Amino acid sequence: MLDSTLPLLSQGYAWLPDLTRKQGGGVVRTRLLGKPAVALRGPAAVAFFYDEAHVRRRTALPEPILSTLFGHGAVHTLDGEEHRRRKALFVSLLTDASGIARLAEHVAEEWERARKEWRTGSRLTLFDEVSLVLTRAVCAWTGVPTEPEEDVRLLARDLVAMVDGFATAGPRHWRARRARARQEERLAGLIEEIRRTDPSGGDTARPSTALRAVAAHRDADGHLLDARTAAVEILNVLRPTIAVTWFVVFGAHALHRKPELRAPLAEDRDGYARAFAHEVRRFYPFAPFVAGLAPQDVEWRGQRIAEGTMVLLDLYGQNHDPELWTDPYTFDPERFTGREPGRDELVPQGGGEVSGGHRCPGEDVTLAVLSTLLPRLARLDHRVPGQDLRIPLRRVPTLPRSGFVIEPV
Ligand code: HEM
Repeated sequence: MLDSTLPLLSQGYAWLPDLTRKQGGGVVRTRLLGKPAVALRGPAAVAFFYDEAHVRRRTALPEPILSTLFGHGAVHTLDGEEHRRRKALFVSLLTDASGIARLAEHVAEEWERARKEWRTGSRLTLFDEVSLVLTRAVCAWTGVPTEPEEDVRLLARDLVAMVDGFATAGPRHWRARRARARQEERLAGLIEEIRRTDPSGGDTARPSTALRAVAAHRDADGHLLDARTAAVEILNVLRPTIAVTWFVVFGAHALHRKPELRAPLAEDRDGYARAFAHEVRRFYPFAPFVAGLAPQDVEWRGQRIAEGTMVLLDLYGQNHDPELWTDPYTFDPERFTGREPGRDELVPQGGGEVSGGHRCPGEDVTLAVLSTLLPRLARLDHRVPGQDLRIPLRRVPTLPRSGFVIEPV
């Protein structure tokens, strides 16, 4: 069987759906990074994939992804009790409704502040503006210093670089490594400072910020995280919050392509912005798939998956599977008006349970940020000048080539 690493790099998001089509669905077999691999999709496959008896994470993620996107020792790489204990930290920080409402307030405030600086007729790149808005907001929310301004701008650029450079071997990748090393060092320093000024290790019954909660967190063995791992985990709150910038820009793209959606989004009645946000997450390409390793011989629908096989869950493919979605390549928020998607149906951020499994704990944050910014964008008087809005599927992660330039009027 041919190794698919090169086709993956050259075809990007189209690689796995193409392979699935060619092999006629079911369990898709290939090789990746020199290992046998299978790819699955569909709600039943999601439940199979998130069962630890079938798929484990430790050692599944290649070093280049750890040194850019997630960080060494990150929650993404843990299994069993160790994972559940670390994950509980993220779940408590990221799914508390009043905490999320506070983040949404910071986001709205920072958007207003930025908007006041946009001059009529000037051209600005929405991607850059939103990444800065979100960096300021998430710093204020997590307790990371918001001064001096140059540090916040550098952090915004570094967080973007970490997301942008994880799936390539070129200069973007090296930029991402440097960005991660720089920010891990800086944040480890902040964690050490918190612990120095509070000899209990930052322990309080209710830590006041996410930064303090991470500083005070004890793993399954009862020890505080070493400062570098703590920095990795605070970055695992900051970086993916900034990653929502990609979805905001995709939302702007959808509005531009379908101007008739602008009025309902601007009004945001009956949860329309949330339905719109779900459709942005379904329709546009972001995380292509998630991966783990079979810890023993397992069986899926009568087919054997040998121990050590890499198991991929095709997120992008599932979100465009014609068996699950009518006209999957049509952008239509009505799919989600008046209903929430099923647990394992819409999977842009993984599937299964949040607490027990590896499902993204940041879906509420993502939806809150999108529901805050997209109606404001729909209400902003602006023009979209001629530019290259193509979204290359070969590039991971991808974006409209221009970064989406707007002209406030
Ligand atoms: C742009 C929006 C986002 C996308 C596309 C996204 C996507 C994902 C995906 C695909 C996973 C892996 C699921 C798996 O391994 O099975 C994940 C995990 C994770 N995400 Fe997100 N995410 C987003 C936003 C967020 C936000 C806003 C946060 C936090 C503020 C966050 C924090 C995490 C963490 C900590 C994990 C690791 C969970 C674990 O391994 O148990 N994500 N995300």
